[in-house]
Amino acid sequence: MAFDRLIDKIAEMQNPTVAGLDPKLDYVPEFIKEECFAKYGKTLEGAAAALFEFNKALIDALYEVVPAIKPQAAYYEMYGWQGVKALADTIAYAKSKGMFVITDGKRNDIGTTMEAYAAAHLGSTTVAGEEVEAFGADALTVNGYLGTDGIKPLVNICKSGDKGIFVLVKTSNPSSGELQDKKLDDGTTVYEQMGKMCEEWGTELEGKYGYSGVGAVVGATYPEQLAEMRAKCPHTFFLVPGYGAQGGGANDVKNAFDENGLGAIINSSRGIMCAWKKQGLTENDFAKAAYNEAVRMRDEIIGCIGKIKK
Ligand SMILES: O=c1ccn([C@@H]2O[C@H](COP(=O)(O)O)[C@@H](O)[C@H]2O)c(=O)[nH]1
Repeated sequence: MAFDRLIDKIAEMQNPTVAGLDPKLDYVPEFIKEECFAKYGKTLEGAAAALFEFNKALIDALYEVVPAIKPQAAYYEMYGWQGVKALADTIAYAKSKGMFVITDGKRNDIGTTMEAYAAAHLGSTTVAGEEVEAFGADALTVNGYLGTDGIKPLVNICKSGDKGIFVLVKTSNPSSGELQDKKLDDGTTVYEQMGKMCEEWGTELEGKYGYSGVGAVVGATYPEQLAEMRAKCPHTFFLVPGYGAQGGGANDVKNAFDENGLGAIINSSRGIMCAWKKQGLTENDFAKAAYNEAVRMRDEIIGCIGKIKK
């Protein structure tokens, strides 16, 4: 199971965190942009080259201490196909460094279209009889609100291809409660029901640590709901965004973990990418600052949850 591989890396590094790579051009230091614009012009190609150089430097700084990256597809798509190529190149580079890759795409559609998304991001595409990997991430974020037929194609690929998915359950944004906190007829909330569906979808995918290949996204900005869902979804591995830039801290995320310190991975994107701004460094030292912040985040969380045991 893909999340067994992720858990092994988390335990080996004693670090249950993932670095989000959401590289808006504004975050990329001037010296990288100048170099790329000189080579490719002030074009989408130049912008995408700058994103990739930025990501490469971050990955080089982080791969020995952070087990995973989470590129958010939107920040690549905004730079056209050139940006999407930078996403593919970033995934390949992170994998070459042994990192686990979670593409944050939040895909959702009817079953047949989900088959295409599953092939694109996690599986392979058939070209003239040959199987070719398109993006090749280890896991993908998805929206489960279209129901089982939208999720099944992904579950099938997770089973055959050692991949995982994270289904949106309780998102970190301020208005997530407008729909997700609504009570259903049986008195449970919509997010609780979605968590229950994750447990059901994951039954055929249980890994050696008790967590299935169907994970859930639960935000650090809702610590009570994190604790509630940890108790109600014992086989569902959590991806927890909202730490750092959105205000979540180690105390807010500690309830995402089980008694062995397993069961969750905490994301920080802007907090790591833009760490130099808070460390009194210049943007030229962005990679060093990202490393410092990743280590600080790891130590803060481990300080709260204790040693991770398998
Ligand atoms: O509920 C959710 C689901 C996804 N995200 C994504 O995580 C990162 C958070 O970035 P920060 O800079 O650390 O705030 C970003 O890619 C979001 O799209 C989320 O925040 N909340």
